[in-house]
Amino acid sequence: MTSKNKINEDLANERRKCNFNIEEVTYILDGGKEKTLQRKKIEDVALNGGASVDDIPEEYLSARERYENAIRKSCIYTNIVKNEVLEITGIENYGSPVLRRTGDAFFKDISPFMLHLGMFVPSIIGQCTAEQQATWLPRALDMKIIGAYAQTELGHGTFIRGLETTATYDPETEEFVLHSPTITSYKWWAGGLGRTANHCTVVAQLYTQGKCHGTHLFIVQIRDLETHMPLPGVKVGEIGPRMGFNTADNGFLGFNNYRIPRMNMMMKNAQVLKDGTYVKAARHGKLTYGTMVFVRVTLVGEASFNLAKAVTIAVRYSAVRRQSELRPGSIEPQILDYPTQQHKLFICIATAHAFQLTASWLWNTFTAVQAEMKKGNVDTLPELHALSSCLKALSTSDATAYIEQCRFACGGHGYMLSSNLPFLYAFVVATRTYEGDYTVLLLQTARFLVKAWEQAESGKVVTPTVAYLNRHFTTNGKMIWDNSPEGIIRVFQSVAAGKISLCVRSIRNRITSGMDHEDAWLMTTVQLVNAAEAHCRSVILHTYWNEIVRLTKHSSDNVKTVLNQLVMLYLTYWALERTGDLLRYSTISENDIDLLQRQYEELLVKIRPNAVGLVDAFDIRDEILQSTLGSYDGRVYERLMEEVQKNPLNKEPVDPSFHKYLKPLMKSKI
Ligand SMILES: CCCCC/C=C\C/C=C\C/C=C\C=C\C(=O)SCCNC(=O)CCNC(=O)[C@H](O)C(C)(C)COP(=O)(O)OP(=O)(O)OC[C@H]1O[C@@H](n2cnc3c(N)ncnc32)[C@H](O)[C@@H]1OP(=O)(O)O
Ligand SMILES: Cc1cc2nc3c(=O)[nH]c(=O)nc-3n(C[C@H](O)[C@H](O)[C@H](O)COP(=O)(O)OP(=O)(O)OC[C@H]3O[C@@H](n4cnc5c(N)ncnc54)[C@H](O)[C@@H]3O)c2cc1C
Repeated sequence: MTSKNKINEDLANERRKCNFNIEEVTYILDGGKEKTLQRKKIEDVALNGGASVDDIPEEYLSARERYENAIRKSCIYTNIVKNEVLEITGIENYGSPVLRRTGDAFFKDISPFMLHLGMFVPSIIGQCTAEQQATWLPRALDMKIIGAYAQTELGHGTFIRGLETTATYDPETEEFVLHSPTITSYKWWAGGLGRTANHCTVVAQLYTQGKCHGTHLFIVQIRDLETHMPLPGVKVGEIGPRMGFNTADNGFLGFNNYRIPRMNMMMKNAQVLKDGTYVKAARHGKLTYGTMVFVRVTLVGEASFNLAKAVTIAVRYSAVRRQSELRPGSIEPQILDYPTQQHKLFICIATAHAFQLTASWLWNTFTAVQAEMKKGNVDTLPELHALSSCLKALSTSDATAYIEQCRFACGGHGYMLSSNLPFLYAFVVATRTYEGDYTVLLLQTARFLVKAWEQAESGKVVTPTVAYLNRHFTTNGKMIWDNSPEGIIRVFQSVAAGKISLCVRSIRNRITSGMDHEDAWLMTTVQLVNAAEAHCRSVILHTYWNEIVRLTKHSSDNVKTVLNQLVMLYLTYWALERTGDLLRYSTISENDIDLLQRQYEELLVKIRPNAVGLVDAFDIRDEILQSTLGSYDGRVYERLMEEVQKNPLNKEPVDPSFHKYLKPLMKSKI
């Protein structure tokens, strides 16, 4: 073995200690052996060309060079996908999470094509008629047209009904006239819009026959397909440097009475006829928000995957890194041996599992609701909206906090861009805001919860994810504390029910004392966010536990044991995090809390020998991890030194600035 492929001895020892079958866990996380094998096949085909490697790491490039490099790599990757990967997986895998994640090997930051596949194509699939899809979809999938999703404006992101861009129908020419009447009506933020896209989905207020019908979606060509020049009446550009997403050319866009054909309105849910007659969406008023719901659902899996990357890096590094001494003269321990380090990291492993299993469950719920809607039944949409809103909010918020925790766990080296942890953080922290801000989405869930509470109060049976509310009205007093998984979940549901109940009481009291409903709601929003968070926690705990029980039924004993330890760690961690709530809404005692603490510390000890095995089970290839600290071989220090050689500042022994500025300064007199 050369030193280049030698595995770090500490890491090798960790792998010898691991007592469970790693592949078995990988299969569970991927959703089955076949899925793992297909993922590996895709990765082999897509990554074996080594196209991902940049001679100069992208962080050393100027803004222009970075963008051009990102486009170059996006084209290489797209060609590999079109010509090689889809050959074996089929076209239906074009937008699959596996391909999105494999693409991470090509970009530390973001591909400028991400929004094309992430939102432009889904908006065509979800919002266009079959006839419109036949016109647009093949061209979009073949990259003959490249799109963005332009909804947010300079003045409005959250409040979609407040968007100002107008689309006014002209029956004379059978066209819509797009216009940006104010500076705040300029589209702002859309990924891929600034330099890359030649088309985009535009969300605008629809006017026809002198009446406004609210926001609708339109497909708009913004650049010439040959010259890429913006078309007359279109003003488009890049919005400038950001915390992350710097290769995504997020853009601005304005229209000056710009005309598009009538059939460019996405007409699956509402139509404008040739004469200008508006035909209303028959089934549900919010179906035009469907692309956002789809992306929110996929973001739970994204949160899990990016957290899995961060904790893989941090756990492997913590096995390699030795620091301090426990007793005078003793060998320095691996930092992974410190219980405080285990406390930082094992919850991240468990959370990645919890989110991955919840993401799969949510995806199944989403497809079931879609199937119902195809049959004309929209009854399950409110529950899906409430679920996808809170799960998106919590998974992205927790993943952000835990990725930062992984970075802290890597000390100074975690601050290096080459660790990849700062990029992961900058990417994931944005997910807390985009596709619906954290607070705003939890308040959407709260609306649903208050309604469900009122239904349960009046004796009606409520939908499955809030069924615990029915129990709330049949049991008296605090929930009996019970330290079993089911018991902890029941108590978390009681906490949620108790908090929703307090919100309802606050709103009612405020109304009784003279406030109107809007003000009473507004004054209660701090509590409402808190209640929605508690509800969502209970959903995640419940789903994670149920899925582990279901998926490990036929697993080997050691896999069952280690996955059980992790889910117990998760339940215990959150019980300890929320002792205030448990004291308020259950019969838990001081003694029970002491027991929980002990149980938690014992779980850290039990999981410790399998920690590296558990992150290996995420099975994330080095090319995708892109980290000096987290590679499979653990050559941390060698990789940090190799990376230094790529630093353009080290190319010459003396920097030109020495002669230009430093030397004159040194020679000058005070
Ligand atoms: C290929 C793989 C891809 C992987 C993915 C990887 C990466 C991610 C891809 C892209 C990310 C990068 C870019 C991000 C893009 C964006 O950010 S696009 C812009 C997203 N913008 C938002 O999310 C805006 C958030 N705001 C809203 O959603 C709404 O304005 C809000 C819901 C807050 C309020 O809407 P409003 O019309 O004012 O409604 P009300 O609050 O009055 O509610 C009325 C009733 O309607 C119900 N409702 C609201 N939304 C929905 C919905 N989506 N579905 C179903 N029902 C909905 C609401 O609950 C109310 O019902 P009740 O009256 O209470 O019964
Ligand atoms: C990296 C990135 C990529 C993006 N990509 C796209 C894209 O491709 N296409 C696109 O259309 N958009 C995109 N966006 C925009 C994104 O969807 C919005 O920024 C997001 O929905 C939040 O809206 P906002 O910026 O208007 O925030 P605001 O709504 O102004 O929020 C500011 C603060 O006000 C609070 N607030 C707002 N309303 C309420 C309320 N009703 N109750 C209580 N609190 C409230 C929020 O909680 C927040 O704290 C992107 C954003 C980012 C950061």
